[in-house]
Order: sequence, then C-alpha cells, then structure tokens
Amino acid sequence: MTDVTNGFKILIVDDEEEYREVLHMILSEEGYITEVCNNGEDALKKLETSTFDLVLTDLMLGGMNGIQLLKAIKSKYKSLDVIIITGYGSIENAVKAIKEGAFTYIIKGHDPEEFLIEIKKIKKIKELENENQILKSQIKNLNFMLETNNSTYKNIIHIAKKAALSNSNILILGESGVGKEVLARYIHNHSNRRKDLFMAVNCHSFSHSILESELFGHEKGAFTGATQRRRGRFEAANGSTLFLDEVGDMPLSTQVKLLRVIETKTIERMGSNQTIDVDFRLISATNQNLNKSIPEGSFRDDLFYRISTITIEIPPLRERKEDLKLYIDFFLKKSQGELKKEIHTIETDVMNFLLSYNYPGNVRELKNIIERLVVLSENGVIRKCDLPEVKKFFANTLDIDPIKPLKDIRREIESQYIEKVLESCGYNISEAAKLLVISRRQLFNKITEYGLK
Ligand SMILES: Nc1ncnc2c1ncn2[C@@H]1O[C@H](COP(=O)(O)OP(=O)(O)OP(=O)(O)O)[C@@H](O)[C@H]1O
Repeated sequence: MTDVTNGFKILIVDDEEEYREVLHMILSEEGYITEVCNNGEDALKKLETSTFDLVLTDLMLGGMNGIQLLKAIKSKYKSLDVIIITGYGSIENAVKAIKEGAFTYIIKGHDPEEFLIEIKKIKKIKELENENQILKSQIKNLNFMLETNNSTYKNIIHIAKKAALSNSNILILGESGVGKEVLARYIHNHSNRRKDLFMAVNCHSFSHSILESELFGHEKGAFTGATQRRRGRFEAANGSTLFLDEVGDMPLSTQVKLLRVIETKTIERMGSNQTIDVDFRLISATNQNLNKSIPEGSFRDDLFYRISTITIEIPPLRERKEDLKLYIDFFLKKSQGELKKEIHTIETDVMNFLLSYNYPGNVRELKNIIERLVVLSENGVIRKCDLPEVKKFFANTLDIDPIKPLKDIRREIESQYIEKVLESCGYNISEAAKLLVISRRQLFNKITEYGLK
C-alpha cells in the first residue's frame, strides 16, 4: 500500500454491491480513504455530515440517478468533484454529465489503472488549488494589520478566532472605518469555509428593490428589466460566508425576508416559488445604534436576536491609541510598496500629529492620510506642508480664550501636548521622550511639574 494520498477521501455510490466492493478494495489498496453508499439519497445524507474530496457514482442508480445526484452535489458543494461510472450502453448520458459539471466518466470493466490516473489528476488539482488558496490568503493577510497592544482589541481577535470555527451568526458593531469588514474577512479566513469566496453585500448601496434582487436573485421577467435569470448573493454564498454590511439600513420588508432565510435556510428567487436550499455563514455589520433603531421600529428585534448570536463591538481608533504606531508603520510600508516610493524621513510635526490626532474617520482616515503623504512625498521625505490637518490641529490647540500671559499659555499648551503624546504611546516614557526629542529625565520632570499621571 502506498501512502501518498494524504487522507484523500472518496465516496463510492453504486447499487451493485460487487462493483462497489471492487472499487473500495482497489482504492483502499492505493491508500485512499473510502466510504460506500448504495443510493444517491444516502450519499447526500453522508455529505451533510462528512467531508469528501471526490464522489464516484454510478449513472444508473435505484431512486435518484447519477445525473440527479451530480446536480444536487454541485448545487450544494461547488468544489466537490464527481466522477461518473457508466456501462458502454450509456456513454451518451455520461457525456451529458460532464456538461453538468462531472470531472470525467469511467467505463465499468475497463482497466482500473485508467481511473486511478483520473483520481490522481483530481488529487493534484486539489493540492494546487489548496496551495493557491494559501498563497492568496497570505497575500490578503498582508492587507490587514491585526496586531494590537490594546487589551479590548486583543480580546476581539481572540473571540473572532473562536467564533470563526463555529457556524454562529456574528454581528460586528462599530463606527464607520474601524475595520468591521476587515474583521469579517479575518473570521472567514479562519473558518472552514475559507476555500470559498467571501461574499459581501452593502445593504446601503442599493435601492430597496435592487437590494432584494441582489440578495435573492430573480427569474427572467420577474420585473421590468429582468431580461435574464440571475442568481442572488444568498445562492452565490452557498458553502461560504455572506457579509451583510450596513445591515442596520436594510428596509423592514427585506428584514422580514432575511429572517425567513435565516430560519429556513432556503430562498425563492424573485418571480419564482421554487424553494432553493442555501448554506451560508452570516456575518452582519452596522455602524447604526440598533439599541435605538429597535424601539424606534426601524429594525426588527427578532432579526436582531437571530443575527447576533455573537456580537463583537470594535472600539473607535481614538480609544486604542497604543496601536497607532503599528497602524502607521503598516500603512507606510503598504503605501510605499503600492506606490513604489521609498520613505526615509518623516518630519517630526507630522509624526506628532499622526500620534495625537483623534481620527473621527478611524482606520480608514489614517490609511488615507498616510497614502496621501506618501503620494506627495518628495525625495523620500514626508513633509508637514503636505498635511493640511496639521495646521488645523495645531491651530485648535492654540485657540485659547481669554488672552493670558505668554508664560501661562506656554505651560498650558506644553502640559496638554505632553499629555497627548504620552497618551498616544500608552504612557511609555522612553517612547514619548523620543518623539518629543527630550531626555527621559526632562520628560519625567515635566510630568511631575504638570501633575500628569
Ligand atoms: N486592521 C486593519 N488593517 C488594515 N487595514 C484596515 C484595518 N482596519 C481597517 N482598515 C482599512 O480601513 C478601511 C475601512 O475598513 P473597513 O471597511 O473594514 O471598515 P468598516 O468598519 O467596515 O467601515 P464602514 O462602516 O464604513 O463600512 C479599509 O480601507 C480597510 O482596508
């Protein structure tokens, strides 16, 4: 027995016991893990509880036939390969099966070596797909920065990782730009559904009727302009993760329909009453205050309970300033790579600003500011003159009324400024002293003088 199969798992479906057992023997001999079923219905039940890499099915089965089984498999498990087994008499049907998505067909009684080669091909393709997937997710992960020094955010990542392994519906709350979609993608990338595409829908971007057709799909002629049948996002997210962004903006009538989909795990396309099974993991996000929307009647409480088995609230960036440095470094590196520009100097005022600003637009604003600074940089220098926010920021700091003696203003501003810089470094005195370009002792004296904690 060879051991090159790496646990490759095959489901054999055939109502002819003798042939089923022969296949089972040959494949086990090669080191494949096999399970057997004698009809399509049992095969589908098995697929619900176990994962397989390949299904080998006879075309002629009692009950549902091989093509019906193939269609059922392809509608639910897009990436699961199927090989059809056929006798000489039904090669035509086997060719049809390939049009329906079968990988290939094998003819009963032929040299087993032939189908072992086909299985090896599938195995190789799967391995390449896996490698590709890993590479892709690594590239995607380069786009995220989820390191943190903030205890709340650390806990969020911990919960997200645990939640990723379940199928629970997750609701992510937080101001615009805090990284709700980034976290949703992170959860998807850590889930068993990571091999399939993350499907995102922004409920705010579509008008009421378009949103429903986006989500549910429609049949040809369902409404004026529906010139073709179209699959919706619920169907497209089958086997994967559906991310409903801005769910708080969903119209009430669509909320009722979403609730039904979550409860029944089925949908009907617009203009059809045929029920279609859907299997997706739901992650929703909103920057609305649902605690207000529910009593006001603009968000259904039953839907809220359904979508929020696990709720994660991401704090605004101004409440996790200890992470600013990590974000700044990350976006600087990213922008330099994307824009093919190298930065070696950042003017002190710019850095002081970046570490003290409150970022009402959260991570999105920080990212945009840095990207702009890198675009405008000259000779590798990020300059204060390219940062309009700096002027406003320092002007606000100086906006003091009534007029006071210069020495008092100096003390006041110095004390406020030092406090801001300290806050931005999580009260790390060495780091703050470095940013302020004074010694640790000098900073320590100032802290004592101004009574800063
Ligand atoms: N941790 C992060 N690492 C890298 N980029 C991030 C991170 N968090 C946010 N961003 C960037 O900030 C921007 C906003 O992020 P995202 O869309 O996830 O926020 P959001 O909370 O979903 O915003 P909105 O409520 O407006 O949809 C994106 O460009 C994203 O790439």
